[in-house]
Amino acid sequence: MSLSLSLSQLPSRVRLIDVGPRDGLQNEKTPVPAEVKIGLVQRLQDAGLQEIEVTSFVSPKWVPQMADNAQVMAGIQRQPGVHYSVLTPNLQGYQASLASQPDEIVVFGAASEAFSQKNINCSIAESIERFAPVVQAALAAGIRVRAAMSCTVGCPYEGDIAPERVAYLAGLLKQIGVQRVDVADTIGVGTPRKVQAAIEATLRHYPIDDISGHFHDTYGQALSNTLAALELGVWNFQSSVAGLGGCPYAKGATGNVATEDVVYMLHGMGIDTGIDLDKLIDAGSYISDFLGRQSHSRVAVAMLNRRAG
Ligand SMILES: CC(C)(COP(=O)([O-])OP(=O)([O-])OC[C@H]1O[C@@H](n2cnc3c(N)ncnc32)[C@H](O)[C@@H]1OP(=O)([O-])[O-])[C@@H](O)C(=O)NCCC(=O)NCCSC(=O)C[C@@](C)(O)CC(=O)[O-]
Repeated sequence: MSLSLSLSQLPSRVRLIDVGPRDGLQNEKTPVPAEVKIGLVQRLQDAGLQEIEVTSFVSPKWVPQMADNAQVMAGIQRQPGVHYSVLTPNLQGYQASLASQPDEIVVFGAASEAFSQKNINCSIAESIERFAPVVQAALAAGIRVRAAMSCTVGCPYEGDIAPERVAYLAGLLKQIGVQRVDVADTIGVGTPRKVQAAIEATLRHYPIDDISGHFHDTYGQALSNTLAALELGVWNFQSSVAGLGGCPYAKGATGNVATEDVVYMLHGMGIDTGIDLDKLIDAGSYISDFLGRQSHSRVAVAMLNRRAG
């Protein structure tokens, strides 16, 4: 197949879910005040993000940075057309989230047994038992349900993860009624063909429209993996403004691919995102300034240098 033919088959539009306020900030050592998180959500929606993962209703002993979940959800100024999601690992978290009226809840499992134990303190089979009543309750309440599948390519404790294990998890999630799934490369070890294999495994149970890519950039592969996923027809991706983040239970893993970098690549390829890159860069500067460090987005750094120059 010629390159021009394969590019012409890429999706013409991509939907990005910015996970910066949740995945991005959950691992920060110093507390980030609720009003700063609220300010970040505001700037992301002003930039045109239509889906924002705001916070998680998890144990504050496990992830102290998300202890202000209800306060953040209460403080955001909701904009019509924007969907706000939250992580809920169990019924306790789901029930706690209800007052915040999330548009979507996210259960989070792993293709790796060891990661499941470290992250949510139970086996994969037990996690499905915990998720099932959450999914049932959310669907009955008219709340959308997504699942994150961690370690679909590699695991910090088990090493390489075979696509069959991704297919197994995706099948279990489908059985309990989860509507769409994220194929996550939690520690960023994936390369294009491996990520494609994980997506193909997921395709055994979910259609392409219900699969999103969630690629951490630890090894600098996330944009290549995004392109590899696009080649398969994936058009939903998670990314994190300023490349914030990392999972507290995946030591050494850095943030998600920076939203700015994904938007720059997509716009350069003529793929629409509905996002204003300049405003997105301002959102990234806002949180990077608060954290007192340079953005991890190469595009943001380059464009800010150009603005200054
Ligand atoms: C899942 C649990 C709660 C199990 O934790 P557990 O200790 O097994 O839970 P438990 O049911 O035995 O309860 C123990 C205590 O936790 C409390 N508890 C129980 N549930 C909740 C809740 N929902 N909210 C608040 N508190 C809760 C419960 O009330 C009790 O409190 P105590 O009586 O000791 O005072 C725990 O392991 C946990 O909170 N884990 C969080 C892990 C996490 O947030 N990880 C990061 C998100 S995942 C991620 O980043 C990856 C992703 C999604 O981005 C994709 C990727 O890149 O891979």
